[in-house]
Amino acid sequence: MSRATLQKRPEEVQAMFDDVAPRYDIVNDILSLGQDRRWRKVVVDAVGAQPGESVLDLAAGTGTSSEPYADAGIHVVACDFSAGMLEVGRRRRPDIEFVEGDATNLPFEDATFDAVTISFGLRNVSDPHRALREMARVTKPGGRLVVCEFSHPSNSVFRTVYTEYLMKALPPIARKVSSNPESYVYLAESIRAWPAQNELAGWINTANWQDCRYRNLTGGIVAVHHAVKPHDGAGSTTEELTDAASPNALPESGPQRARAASEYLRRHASRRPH
Ligand SMILES: C[S@@+](CC[C@H](N)C(=O)[O-])C[C@H]1O[C@@H](n2cnc3c(N)ncnc32)[C@H](O)[C@@H]1O
Repeated sequence: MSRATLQKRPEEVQAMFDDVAPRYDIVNDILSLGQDRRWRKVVVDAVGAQPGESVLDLAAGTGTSSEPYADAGIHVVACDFSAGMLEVGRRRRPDIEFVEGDATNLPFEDATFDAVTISFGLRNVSDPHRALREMARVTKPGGRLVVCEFSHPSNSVFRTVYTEYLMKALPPIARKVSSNPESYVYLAESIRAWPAQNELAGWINTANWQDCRYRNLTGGIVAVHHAVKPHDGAGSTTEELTDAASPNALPESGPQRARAASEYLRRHASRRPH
């Protein structure tokens, strides 16, 4: 049984997902208490794919995150570097195009996709900055990025309870239901070490994306970040960040909050919410 460390060496991450592949989806459902279905729906809405568009679902694993697009008649490419996860995916959904590829060196031409999305994958990539730049490279100018990842609850009491769940309750449950319980120790550690919502938005804005906004789900256990690929190819680091759903992402008080709130209203008056 293999388990990755926080160094996230690609061969260790690959081997770990090869191991968990056969029971990956059922264990996910159990450990997230069924919340993952709701999170996935929010991601699909944020991507907002229209018929005729082409979507890349990166780190797609067994294709669970790709299915809703295929079901809606959207052309989706499910890309992952774990042969084990891809094998389960191809068996489950022979109608979906699965492609073996590394997020840090994508096997696609520039400007191929209208939207790129990655669910619970970026945290596992050895060089997430490079992966974000690669995602921008393969996206058409004006195209969208949606990143769904575990994050940090904004309420301190809830954060403490959740951290206890992650570090103490989750590993024994994983021992009962998973084929590779050690990998769930990695899951807990990698979630704790992952940057908070605003920091991740900063990473995205400096990786050739702009206008990054995020939305907290289940109190911030998960965050969904949305950004746009600029038409001139330049990223933006100047956008003030706002959260489409939760006022928790705004500064607590003062002129900064007022400015952020008016910026939020301006954006939402002119844009489709995600
Ligand atoms: C937790 S699974 C998520 C699968 C799917 N997106 C979902 O929502 O269920 C993470 C996936 O990321 C993949 N992954 C990690 N690093 C990768 C990389 N550098 N390139 C491609 N896939 C990667 C793993 O193989 C694994 O299938």
